[in-house]
Amino acid sequence: MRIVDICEVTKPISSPIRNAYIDFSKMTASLVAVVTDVIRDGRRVVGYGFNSNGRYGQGGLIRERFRDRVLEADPASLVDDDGSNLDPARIWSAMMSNEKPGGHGERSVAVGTIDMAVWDAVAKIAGKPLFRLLAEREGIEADPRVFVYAAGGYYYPGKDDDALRREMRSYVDRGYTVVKMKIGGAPIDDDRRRIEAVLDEIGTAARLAVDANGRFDLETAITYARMLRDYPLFWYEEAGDPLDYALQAALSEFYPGPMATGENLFSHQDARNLLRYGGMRPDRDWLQFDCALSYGLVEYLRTLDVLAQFGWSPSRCIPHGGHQMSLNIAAGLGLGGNESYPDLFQPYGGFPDGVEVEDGHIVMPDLPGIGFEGKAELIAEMRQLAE
Ligand SMILES: O=C([O-])CC(=O)C(=O)O
Ligand SMILES: [Mg+2]
Repeated sequence: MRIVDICEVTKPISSPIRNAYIDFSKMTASLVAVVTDVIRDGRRVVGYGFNSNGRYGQGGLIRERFRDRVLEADPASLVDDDGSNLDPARIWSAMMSNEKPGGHGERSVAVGTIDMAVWDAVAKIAGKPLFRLLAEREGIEADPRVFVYAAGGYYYPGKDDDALRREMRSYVDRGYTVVKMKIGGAPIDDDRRRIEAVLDEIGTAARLAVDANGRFDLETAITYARMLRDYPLFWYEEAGDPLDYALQAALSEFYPGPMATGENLFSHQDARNLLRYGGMRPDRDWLQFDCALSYGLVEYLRTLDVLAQFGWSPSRCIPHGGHQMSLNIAAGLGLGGNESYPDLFQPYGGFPDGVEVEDGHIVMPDLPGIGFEGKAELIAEMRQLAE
């Protein structure tokens, strides 16, 4: 059993939206195929992966370093002890050979993207959904019903409060019970007006989370906290720079409600620093580490170990990114749910065809692997790469 090729193509996922930090007019994503020599149901097993929005495609790093390290490794060193499947942790170690510690940045995205494809292949070789494979490995019961919330509420040219209301209404109409909008990209009085418009629109049918995308300095984060705490928000997300743990810790003195952060922390060491120094509260706050951006599930398992050491339940994790990989981790390992972008970043994000949101939850279908084969438009694009 061996990996015979790793293919990458960088695809546009651009749109005219903007958050408080970036616009998405030139956003791209890497699509990766891990091609094996294993045949299942008369078909060669190919695992697929892609990186989440917010970081760009990683074709350069994948082609210059990580692909070749896997292909040049002794195939026997990349399989599990009885040789019956690929071993994601051993493949991860091969990818990360000759990489110094620290500075977790773009390479974590390159590795996370390949790692997603490896896990897809592993679950397909095992002939089961990834979430069931993960639950079995941990000796726990999978729960295919996963909480999902609708992320959107971006700024874009010409979008007024009515358009924002219509967007949020459409998420509620599609079964979501939590919706998220951007803040920090407009003056605070405008953001207050936008928040009040959305709260008026959704009433008691849903709750609202707000996301500042790391825009604020401490003073602005506190000014916003004082405004936001007037409202019953689901969470206040990424107020300050993702690595400014002291800011996050100070903010908890001004904001008693739930806060969320972590989508721009890309390693278990960074996650540990957040829990050590960020003043995050395990009874109410949320952790948003996204394996696709942060060295993949092999590393995310280490992050979950760190959480356990600090007394945090995996149910406090609702990852960033809106992809099926995190849905599988949520269903298999008991995370609190997953993000969803109902109208953005297609065809990569979202659910298999026919999966509907009901009362803020979806139910995972029993598809082998991550389940990309259940999403016609996505798998068509994937198969162009490697089949
Ligand atoms: O706008 C973005 O970069 C995405 C984001 O923060 C989120 O999904 O929470
Ligand atoms: Mg965010």
